[in-house]
Amino acid sequence: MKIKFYKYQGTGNDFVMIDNRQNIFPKNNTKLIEELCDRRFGIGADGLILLENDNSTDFKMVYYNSDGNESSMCGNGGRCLVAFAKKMNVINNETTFIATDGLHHATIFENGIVSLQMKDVDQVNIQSDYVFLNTGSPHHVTLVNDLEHFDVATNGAKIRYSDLYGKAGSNVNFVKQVYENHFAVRTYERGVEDETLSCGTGVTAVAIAMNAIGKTTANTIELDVQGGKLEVSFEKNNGIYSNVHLIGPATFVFEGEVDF
Ligand SMILES: N[C@@H](CCC[C@H](N)C(=O)O)C(=O)O
Repeated sequence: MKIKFYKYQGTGNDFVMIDNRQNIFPKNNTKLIEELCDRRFGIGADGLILLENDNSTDFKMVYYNSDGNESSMCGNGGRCLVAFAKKMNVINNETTFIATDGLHHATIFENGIVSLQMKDVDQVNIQSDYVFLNTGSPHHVTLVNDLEHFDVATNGAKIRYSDLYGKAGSNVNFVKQVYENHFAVRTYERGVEDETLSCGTGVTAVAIAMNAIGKTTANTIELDVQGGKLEVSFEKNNGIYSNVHLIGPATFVFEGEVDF
């Protein structure tokens, strides 16, 4: 069987996109998804995303990590899927879609930048040496001294597989403050089981965590990731973070056809 795919990336977090509005994709074939995401034997990506029909919104997002398993929300993937939905003529420049963590509104600006509204955050677990919160996916956030030379893969895996997070695990973000409203972030992603060049729910978690522990009073925060720059903005009322937006590029890379 032949299936058409489209490759996208958002600050280096890359995805295989498939238009599954006709229900053609074998969704339970974990091995196939893993193979399509494989960087040597497949197309190569951090994840695979299906664009599906939804009765009450513009479309549905179904997200799989590169290990082949369906997972929770992907912020960069959501932004790329919005760009893909526009390419497929499903939407124009404004959309509302459904993902595993609920409704998302998004806007595509004239320069191609995509702003994606993320879920509200009402629980931020602040510990002495880390912060844990869920921005659609679970995130451990910790400040480190030498981010440039930090071994993200080894230290991220240690925390991801620690007793702290049990079988479900967590994504792990290592952070350095650059200026009052500006942070550098490197992320270990569960389901990829390695450092990725960027993580959208991860930088969203970092922006909120840094505000929650008083490292910044800003509500528009710049984030440098390995694959580029992102921005996160939010409102904070009585400890609840709402109107959270993840803003950055979402770029089409190439398209092709796979035979399986
Ligand atoms: N890259 C994503 C996060 C994808 C989900 C994550 N790997 C998980 O399983 O929790 C993003 O941009 O948010």
